[in-house]
Amino acid sequence: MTASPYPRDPQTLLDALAGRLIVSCQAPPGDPMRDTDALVLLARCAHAGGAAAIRANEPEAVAAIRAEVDLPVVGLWKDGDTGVDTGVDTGVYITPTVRHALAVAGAGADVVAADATDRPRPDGSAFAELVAAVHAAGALVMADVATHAEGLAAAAQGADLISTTLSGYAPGSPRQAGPDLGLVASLAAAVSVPVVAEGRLHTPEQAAEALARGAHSVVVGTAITAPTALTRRFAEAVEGRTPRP
Ligand SMILES: CC(=O)N[C@H](C=O)[C@@H](O)[C@H](O)[C@H](O)COP(=O)(O)O
Repeated sequence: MTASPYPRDPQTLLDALAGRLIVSCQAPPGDPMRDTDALVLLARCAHAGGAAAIRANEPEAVAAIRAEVDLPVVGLWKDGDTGVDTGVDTGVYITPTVRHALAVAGAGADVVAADATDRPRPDGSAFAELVAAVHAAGALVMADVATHAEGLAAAAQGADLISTTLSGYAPGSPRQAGPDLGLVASLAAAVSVPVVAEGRLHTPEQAAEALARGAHSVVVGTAITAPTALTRRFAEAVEGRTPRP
């Protein structure tokens, strides 16, 4: 593992993300971009374009990006069926257990992103246990939530940032075509930790609007780093089919 070039002082890291863009460099299983070297290239492009941090999936990609790109890394480990395409609730899959979280921290992530919905975790752990383990490993925790109540609970359990990542992908949250800016605004007004806008931010204008609604930072993935999904949207539109959100 390469040592992080960033001070692990939490406030310094949070300040570096204030009002800034985090680019999610991920690819789903079976996608041609699901290749560590390709993901590193995406992260380098994000850095060159002005991103303040990279969000990356799986310890191998986290470690490679940490080694090659001079930016903080928000790491996660997706394990299990995401249900993103089917809309079926498949349970917790973003950094589902303490073991996954410690592996991501051990790979060099400055921040570990993990599911903080109110669904049961496969190892039976409480979210607060995951937070304590990650803090002991020297990293911060980004709580990926779907609802306002989950955001409040995650803040109370020690999360350092709350992200709207799972709105539209977990029970209790509406699947919208665009970002859940209502959740961003309601959480920003209710918690003292930074709130991150994430999920279906399709345009620069939506990203700027999220900051205006109180977000500390914005995470953009598909609109920047997913050529297969972007091509599919255009192909579906020109073929007269309804593009997926
Ligand atoms: C729901 C889920 O599993 N979200 C994942 C979280 O890491 C990623 O697949 C998303 O790409 C990321 O949240 C950014 O969102 P968007 O690609 O919409 O800009």
